[in-house]
Amino acid sequence: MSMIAAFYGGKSILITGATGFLGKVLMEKLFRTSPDLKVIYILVRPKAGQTLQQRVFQILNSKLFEKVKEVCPNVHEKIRAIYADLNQSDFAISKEDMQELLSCTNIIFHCAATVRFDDSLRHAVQLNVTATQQLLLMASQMPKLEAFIHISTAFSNCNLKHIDEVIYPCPVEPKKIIDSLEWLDDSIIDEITPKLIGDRPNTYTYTKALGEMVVQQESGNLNIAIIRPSIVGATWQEPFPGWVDNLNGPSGLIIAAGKGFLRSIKATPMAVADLIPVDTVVNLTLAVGWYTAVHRPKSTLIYHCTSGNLNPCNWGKMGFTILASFEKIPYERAFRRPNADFTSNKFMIQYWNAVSHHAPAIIYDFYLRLTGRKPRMTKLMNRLLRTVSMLEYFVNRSWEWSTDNTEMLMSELSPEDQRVFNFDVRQLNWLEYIENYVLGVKKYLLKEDMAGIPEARQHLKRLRNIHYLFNTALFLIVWRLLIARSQMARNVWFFIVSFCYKFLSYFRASSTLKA
Ligand SMILES: CCCCCCCCCCCCCCCCCCCCCCCCCC(=O)SCCNC(=O)CCNC(=O)[C@H](O)C(C)(C)COP(=O)(O)OP(=O)(O)OC[C@H]1O[C@@H](n2cnc3c(N)ncnc32)[C@H](O)[C@@H]1OP(=O)(O)O
Ligand SMILES: NC(=O)C1=CN([C@@H]2O[C@H](COP(=O)(O)OP(=O)(O)OC[C@H]3O[C@@H](n4cnc5c(N)ncnc54)[C@H](OP(=O)(O)O)[C@@H]3O)[C@@H](O)[C@H]2O)C=CC1
Repeated sequence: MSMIAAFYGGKSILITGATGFLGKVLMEKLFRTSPDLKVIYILVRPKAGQTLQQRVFQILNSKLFEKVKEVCPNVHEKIRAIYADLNQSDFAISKEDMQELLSCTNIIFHCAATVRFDDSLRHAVQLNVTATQQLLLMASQMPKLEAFIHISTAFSNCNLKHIDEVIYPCPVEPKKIIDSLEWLDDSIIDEITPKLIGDRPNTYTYTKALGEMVVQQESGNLNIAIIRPSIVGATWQEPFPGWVDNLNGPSGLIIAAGKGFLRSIKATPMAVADLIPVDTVVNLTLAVGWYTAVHRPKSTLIYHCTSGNLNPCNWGKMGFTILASFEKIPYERAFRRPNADFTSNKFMIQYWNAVSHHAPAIIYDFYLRLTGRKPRMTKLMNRLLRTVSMLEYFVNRSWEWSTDNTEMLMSELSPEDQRVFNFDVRQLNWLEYIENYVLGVKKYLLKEDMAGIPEARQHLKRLRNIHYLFNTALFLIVWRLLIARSQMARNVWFFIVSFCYKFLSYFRASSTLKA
């Protein structure tokens, strides 16, 4: 019997960010392994015209939850969606709901965050710092609370090269930042943002670091742990391989490369690609929840959930494997044949952007205009290149994260728990994982049918022929122009033609002799 699964039995669990990528997998695993848990409270806001109930219904009826329904048929009754907006004071939770949360919650998993790299400092602080502070305040009023697990990111200290499982202070106190954002106007905030974030690349990593400081400062008597995952990718094993449902991290770029939009990225092939499957993060999170509640460590422990030091894979190998997977698993209606490359030279990247990104987009838009349709490729390409530029920071550097606490926890688990809540990334086979990832993106993100693979292959063949035809035509046009304008080109042309003629005459003569 798994001790961790048994621990969650009969518990009331509060999850923030349960509608997000990590939150959904966390809920799924909890229901599947501890179907006798009492209730999962999720803080949800209405979104995209959907009510809370519609959002929950959609999650529970998704492919991800298919296995859950077998082991926990009354899952609908065990999930309680509470209206909440983490941007508002007291999260805009009603008095009755708040009372229930305060009196019943046993464990908190705080996953909600803004993960956008381009968010304004005001919004990122509101969600990643102030909301964390408010949740800690709520937690301090929960008499039955056994553990508070805060999800941070391994990149919260990406300004350092070697990162230990400790909280590093930021120069300006989070409280001072929160206070000053209350009265500063947006234009001033925009002006001071680069100074505040310093050598971090964006407001996301900076505010996640501030969030950790808040956790440390406001922890009081709570049993707290912090988990720092690196780049969270599709599921490795559970509930099935390759599940992913958003464009964050590498997923969006896998689509862009598979559909032939993305042809080159400024990346360092030897830099470590520190990807971590989402189910590994969830297994560690649940193990940490159990350990924190049962063993009550004296101080707040931080757990790095990374792959680089135990089972490294670099961007070169990852990019190559992704491209190779498109041969087996082509995506439908590709714009061009998938063929991308990494380059570290900034002039080459400018060249490839012009030739492989902007030029085809302009030509395609011209074609759309000619055929009476609305041009859209240039806009799409600009958006893609903006996204790529935001991710570049992370594909051109390597970090070393120490994993002592994570390894300690692994050794504390029973063999059964090590199997059911496996977070030993050494067992991960990257080739298999990446292939499943590419397949998962096709199935669950693009929602393409596997039956369409032969047609997708045919389409790629047609694109290859168009590509050859286009290159030949381009070559002939350029050559024709050159011959018309340059004596040297004419001489070269004369030399090639006479060489071919001589070769053909010789070939014909020797075959006549043999006959
Ligand atoms: C040898 C050589 C071989 C060579 C081979 C070469 C081969 C090459 C092969 C290629 C392989 C590639 C490998 C390299 C990978 C590198 C990855 C590095 C990752 C590093 C991550 C670092 C992690 C840090 C870890 C963390 O801790 S953080 C977590 C990660 N955080 C992020 O990853 C957020 C980033 N993103 C944004 O920050 C915003 O996305 C922003 C970018 C500002 C844009 O922003 P914007 O332009 O506004 O665009 P959006 O609005 O966002 O979206 C635009 C459209 O997509 C839609 N859409 C957005 N969302 C979603 C969603 N959910 N679900 C569904 N749809 C969505 C939205 O509806 C909109 O559609 P529409 O409305 O236009 O129709
Ligand atoms: N994905 C990754 O690569 C990594 C993620 N992390 C961390 O993991 C955690 C989860 O990330 P992930 O699941 O990928 O992110 P998602 O963007 O998929 O999910 C974010 C969640 O936060 C919720 N949320 C955001 N704003 C509010 C709000 N104002 N009120 C209520 N809920 C809100 C979202 O709700 P809604 O659905 O309504 O928008 C959603 O459920 C985050 O803390 C992130 O920093 C760490 C490392 C890497």
